[in-house]
Amino acid sequence: MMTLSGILQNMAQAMQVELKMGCLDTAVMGGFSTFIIKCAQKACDSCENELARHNLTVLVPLFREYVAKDKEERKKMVEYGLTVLGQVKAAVNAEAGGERKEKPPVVEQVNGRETEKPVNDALENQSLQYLKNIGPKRVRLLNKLGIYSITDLFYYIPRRYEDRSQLKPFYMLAHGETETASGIIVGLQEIKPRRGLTITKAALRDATGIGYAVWFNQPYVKKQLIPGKELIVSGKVDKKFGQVQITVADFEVVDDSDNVHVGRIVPVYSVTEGLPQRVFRTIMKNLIDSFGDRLAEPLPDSIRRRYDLPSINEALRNIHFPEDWNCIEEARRRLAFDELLVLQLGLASMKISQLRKVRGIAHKKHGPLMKRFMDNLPFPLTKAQQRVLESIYRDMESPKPMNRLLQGDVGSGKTIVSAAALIKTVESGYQGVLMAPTEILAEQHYLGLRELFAPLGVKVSLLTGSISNKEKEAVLQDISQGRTDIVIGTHAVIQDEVVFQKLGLAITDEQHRFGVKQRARLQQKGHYPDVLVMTATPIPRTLAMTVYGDLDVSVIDELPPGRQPVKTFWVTENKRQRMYEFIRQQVKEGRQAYFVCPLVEESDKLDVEAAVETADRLAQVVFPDLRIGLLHGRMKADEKEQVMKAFRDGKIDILVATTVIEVGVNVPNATVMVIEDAERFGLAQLHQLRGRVGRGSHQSYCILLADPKTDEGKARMQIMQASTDGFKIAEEDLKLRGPGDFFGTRQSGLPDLKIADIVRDVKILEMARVTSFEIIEKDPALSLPEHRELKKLMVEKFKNKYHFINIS
Ligand SMILES: Nc1ncnc2c1ncn2[C@@H]1O[C@H](COP(=O)(O)OP(=O)(O)OP(=O)(O)O)[C@@H](O)[C@H]1O
Repeated sequence: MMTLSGILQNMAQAMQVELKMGCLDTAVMGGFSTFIIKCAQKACDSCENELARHNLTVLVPLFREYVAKDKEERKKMVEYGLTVLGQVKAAVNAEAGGERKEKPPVVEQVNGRETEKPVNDALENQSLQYLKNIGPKRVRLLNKLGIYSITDLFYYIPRRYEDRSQLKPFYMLAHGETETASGIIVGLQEIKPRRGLTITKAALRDATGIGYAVWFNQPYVKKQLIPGKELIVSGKVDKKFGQVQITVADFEVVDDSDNVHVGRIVPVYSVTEGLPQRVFRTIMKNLIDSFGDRLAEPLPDSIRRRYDLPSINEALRNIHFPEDWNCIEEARRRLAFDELLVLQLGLASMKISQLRKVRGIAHKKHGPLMKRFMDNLPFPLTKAQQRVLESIYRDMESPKPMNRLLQGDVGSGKTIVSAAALIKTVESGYQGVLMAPTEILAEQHYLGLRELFAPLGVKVSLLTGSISNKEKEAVLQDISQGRTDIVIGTHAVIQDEVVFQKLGLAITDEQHRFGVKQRARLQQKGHYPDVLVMTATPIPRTLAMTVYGDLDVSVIDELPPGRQPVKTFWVTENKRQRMYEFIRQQVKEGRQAYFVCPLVEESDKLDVEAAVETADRLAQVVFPDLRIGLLHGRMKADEKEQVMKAFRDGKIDILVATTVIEVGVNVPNATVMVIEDAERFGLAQLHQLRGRVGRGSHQSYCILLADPKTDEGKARMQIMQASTDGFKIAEEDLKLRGPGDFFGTRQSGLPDLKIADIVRDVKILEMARVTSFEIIEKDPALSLPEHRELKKLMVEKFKNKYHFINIS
């Protein structure tokens, strides 16, 4: 077998031949580079010196690219290769002679100059196989966990930790608990009480006596259990007849090196079959020991100092092998900051580049149409509505495209704000579009806005999936020829066949029901129209910052005057009769009620059945004397509209409905909202449903019929009783359910967060947001050397996501 120095010698010779010959022809070049690569890989296998090995790995990608380059560049590559090889040889020789004084530098060539090379540059695309203990089989298993590179491995964060740092004497171990103890191996026994069962048992002695460690069906551990050596074991304790026995979950034979599996706080990873915890942990320990102090620092010093964050090397070391619990928290804080910063940087740079690049529509200052619209309003605007509108007008008058999120709690009066913005676009000679998530809501907006706009001569059209083909044809014609000023509709408005003559403003209501993609499609119906996104579901600030980081945010934080907070009662089944009496009383006083049926998860059909049944029962048994209506998603559009109209006109006393009424429905005379089996709904949804009442000046009530079995269910009912503040409720919801569920199955189109938790890490998120804007303002292309690593992380994170959120 060829020795390491022989391999290196061969490599050097090959390179020198190449240099001498100037440039070999193409056929030879392929073989030449393959030879160098093979040598480098072979040398890696037999090279003990970590740094020399690392330098060798630099040569592999270099020679992979070799063939593709021109003559001059190839020459430079070979010269550079020889330098690297020189470093490798020096390192190997120094080690062999036992006189190594200092680590050979890890080299890279930047613009023809050699510089100290941070490890993650050279290793990030490097095969995992170069690490100790990893062969092709383990590479495949690591790939299964989403680990493809050494960087991925560094950032594979433990799922949890176990404290195995407290070594107790045997006599203090508690029966039934998982504990850690240590002792000298004084005896070893293998027992086979029956076929298929092998028990390995080691007797351990500590200062207080003897304890036993047992392993079931792991005969191979025997080899490591050498009498006389100290062993640390961790596992479940059994105390019987004064004898202590530990069923070993993890163990370590103590030698001079650091403990990995016991005697410390140990990391526990999500692993996969074939790659046990111990093996994974050992791989990680080797990685950290070999390269854990040489990762390039992505954060500029000034930022690190400002927020008192540990270095990346320290953070990664501590997140995997912490000395104590405090350093885990510190490390997590640092890594969460990086993750959120990269996310915010991506969003900020998109936003800024969009603003710089694009010239949108500069709407005109107010004219007579706006004045007439304002004069005709049925009520004065609240201060919050005025403030929000000023921001919207400012954005619309500027040639930069508006990209604004309008948040307002249920019933806060967003519709009128959108109406004013639509009037502004019409007055400037453009068309406007408002996209709503449901037909009922689209129709309601259509009716409401038509009433406001008709006296002003502004033409409004409705476009939903269920209008007849003939009608649709006419509406499409009106839109494309500019006869219609405002289009209101469902997602039908983003179909290809809808062509605007001159779209100036695109509004989406209830954004979270649409994906980011739909928002983008709506915007593409014009040439950089202004965009307003309205959301009634209160989105906690933290989440809005993350999900809508590329939008400006306005909040209507005031309800119209005269509103009384909805009184909410959580009642159980035994109060049902009293509840019916209460509803009857309200109806007698001229009010109306909603009755929302239990949510039958995953089944629209069962949902409908439940509603039909409830309506029948109420009409025939409970309130035969009252007028009961029924509304559900499977009814035809015109049937739905008839029912809504009847309810709006006061011709129905009690409207039984599925959750189709959840968003936006506005009937101010309705004062009671009954929600059956309320525990099945999420908090945000309950708040939305409750928002259907309390929209007029009468005192309104929300009755939650629920018998929750879980603590979480009970907590939700209590929160609903205690608060009517949508933002507070949404924060609580996020805490209870976690952000994953907040958007349900809908994709937000943003990169996943692996370390940060946007509920827990609000403060870090804010820090990251401020910092990201500072960085982007100073260095929009992230081209300064201090931002080099950050840029790489950002590009990596957003690489497959750009098309989702880049709405330009
Ligand atoms: N400034 C105001 N003064 C009095 N009433 C108002 C004012 N603004 C809006 N309203 C009325 O308040 C009710 C709720 O308004 P709107 O439907 O716009 O709420 P919203 O913000 O869209 O709420 P949701 O998201 O729950 O549908 C409507 O009846 C509307 O006419």
